[in-house]
Amino acid sequence: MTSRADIDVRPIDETEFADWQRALNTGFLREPTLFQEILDARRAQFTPGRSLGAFDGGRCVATFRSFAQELTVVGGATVAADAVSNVTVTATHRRRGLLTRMMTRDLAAARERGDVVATLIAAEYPIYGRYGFGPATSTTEWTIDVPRAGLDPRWAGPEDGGRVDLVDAEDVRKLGPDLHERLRRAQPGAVGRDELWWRITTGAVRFHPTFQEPYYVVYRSAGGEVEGMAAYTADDNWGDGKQPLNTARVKWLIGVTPAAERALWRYLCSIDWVVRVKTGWRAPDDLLPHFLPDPRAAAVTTHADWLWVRILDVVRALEARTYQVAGSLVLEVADAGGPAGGRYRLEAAADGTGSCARTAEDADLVLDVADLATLWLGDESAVRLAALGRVREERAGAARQADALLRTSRRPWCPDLF
Ligand SMILES: CC(=O)SCCNC(=O)CCNC(=O)[C@H](O)C(C)(C)COP(=O)(O)OP(=O)(O)OC[C@H]1O[C@@H](n2cnc3c(N)ncnc32)[C@H](O)[C@@H]1OP(=O)(O)O
Repeated sequence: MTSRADIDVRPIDETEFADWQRALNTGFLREPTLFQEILDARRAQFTPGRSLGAFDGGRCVATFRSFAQELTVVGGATVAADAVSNVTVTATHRRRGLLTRMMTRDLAAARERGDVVATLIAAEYPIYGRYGFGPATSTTEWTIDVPRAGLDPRWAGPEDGGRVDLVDAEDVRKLGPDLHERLRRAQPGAVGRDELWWRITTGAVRFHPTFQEPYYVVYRSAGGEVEGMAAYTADDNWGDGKQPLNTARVKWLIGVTPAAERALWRYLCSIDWVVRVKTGWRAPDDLLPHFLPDPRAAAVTTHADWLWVRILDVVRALEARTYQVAGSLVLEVADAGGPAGGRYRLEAAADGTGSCARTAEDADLVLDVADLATLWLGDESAVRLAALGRVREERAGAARQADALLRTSRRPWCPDLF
């Protein structure tokens, strides 16, 4: 077997893209065959210097890609994020440190560029904590048992003067980006989408060998403004006794007002033949169940961590967000060999803004950089982490105070998988 030192980890060039893509397919257990149309489409994501590969005897055996991303924080500002994706190590080369080599290289470059955080969606929970990432948002998927929802089987359209219309892929590409921009600027945990995202989701470019064209539906308010949009597919399932048993699967649903969300969910639950709606990955505190007369009809089928964050610059991360109450806290952050270690004083002013600086004062709370990421967007409680032994109080009551400062009335949510 090749020694570790002989395996070259480096940025790929464009001529190596096909080999890299084949390794990516293999690592993600997808068909290794490369279809020219898909390869050409995926080339659009190639950024020189940020697609890394590991090569053994001229064959690509590991892949890693990062790209520039904007992440919305509490209060609506955005920070520059190093988004990590396409991480694979071929089974023949696993557990020999290749991921560690690629990650170390990428995070050093991100720090050098001045990115505030790195982000990713973890395939498996145990992989990324060792690199300082912590789960910062969660997601929930519900399955709605439509006949139990208690909705009136007659007309189910909006009663607020708004309307719901089916539209085509081209309308989605035209109307979707502005709508999503409204959503993500107000939603802590959300990330930016580029034009390619809209082309992929509407099948204008093929990223996978199969693509089932969804139905697209738009909600407009009484004033005619586009406030919501959803994409869904349906299967063709009939039971005994000539009973329709169809399931609608929501690919994505964006609503910038509760009225839009309500109208879209009610529409999805009123399509004839559909007895089950799979909601896709939603915010853990989504309003959805309560749009149904019987919220128990929406049963949680998945609840899990979603966006993982690695804080690279504690001062800028804590200054970017806003705070619920005024107060101050000294945090001792452990980051073995990483850039974020040290003691910091966070001062939150009455207007919600925060300032942060390194300090030599006594610490109130001691925690790992991964746990700071878990608290940063307000999704987790410092009191809970203290009970788990992951946060240590050096001053009695500091964890409760951290919760008062950091937690938010609505939970952060990242609607995207990247
Ligand atoms: C953002 C994304 O793209 S998420 C997608 C991640 N990719 C996948 O899940 C595809 C399938 N899995 C893989 O390709 C690989 O197993 C990877 C990328 C997860 C790990 O790559 P490897 O090169 O094996 O990791 P590496 O050898 O650097 O491991 C570093 C440490 O993490 C541990 N580790 C790595 N993967 C896992 C895992 N899946 N579960 C538990 N521990 C893990 C290793 O045991 C090692 O621990 P140690 O330092 O205590 O010995």
